[in-house]
Amino acid sequence: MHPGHAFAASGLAEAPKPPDSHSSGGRPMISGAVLAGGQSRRFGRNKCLETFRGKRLIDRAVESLAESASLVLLVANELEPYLNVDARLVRDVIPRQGPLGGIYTALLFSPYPRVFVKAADMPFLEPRLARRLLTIDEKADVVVPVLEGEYEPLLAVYHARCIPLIARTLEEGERRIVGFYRRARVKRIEEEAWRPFDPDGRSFWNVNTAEDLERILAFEP
Ligand SMILES: Nc1nc2c(ncn2[C@@H]2O[C@H](COP(=O)(O)OP(=O)(O)OP(=O)(O)O)[C@@H](O)[C@H]2O)c(=O)[nH]1
Repeated sequence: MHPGHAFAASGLAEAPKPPDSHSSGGRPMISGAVLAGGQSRRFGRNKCLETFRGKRLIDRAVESLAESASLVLLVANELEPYLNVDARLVRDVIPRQGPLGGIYTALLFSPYPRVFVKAADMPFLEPRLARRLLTIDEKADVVVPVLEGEYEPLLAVYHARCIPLIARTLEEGERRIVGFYRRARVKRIEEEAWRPFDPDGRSFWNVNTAEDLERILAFEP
């Protein structure tokens, strides 16, 4: 079902990577990745390009990650709408695989082994929560917060070790992000552990409809 050559690209992960440490400037030597390859079906047009209070959702997402990462990748199927975004643009290696395909692509193209992933439609990221996720367990394959008992895989940290695990999962036709978690070393961040850093959980709010956008961004201080 999937073109074999696309999965062969996972060999890129074997290229030498810089040490997984902290830069002298204080920002961790990790990549941020904004996933922006969705169809915005519920919104009706590309929601990432919607402007609210002078800033587009896509720029908000990139800026929020730039505080925590040394480099921000923007991953999508179509890159043309994002040519003027301040991020390194990367096209999905395997198109139309949903966010899991976006994570796969981000890991392949990241110069650092760890990638902090965020959906483009999540306007907020509490810096203290970001720092917590990035420092809690650097040895895990996945560091993922849990909200109301469910994983929040679109605001999580993934290691390059996930590349072959995701490839196998996609080959099996599974496109849910959590579909590969059973193969990975997953560090769950329970609600009581992250709430102190983001009391109202705004880092997880996302925009699906125009009403969501109005409602969510009205909270901005
Ligand atoms: N790179 C990449 N990102 C994707 C892909 N599909 C979805 N995403 C992103 O993943 C996040 C969650 O996507 P979804 O909720 O499934 O889709 P959506 O476009 O946001 O909205 P709907 O079409 O209304 O479901 C969003 O940030 C999307 O832009 C994909 O195939 N590639």
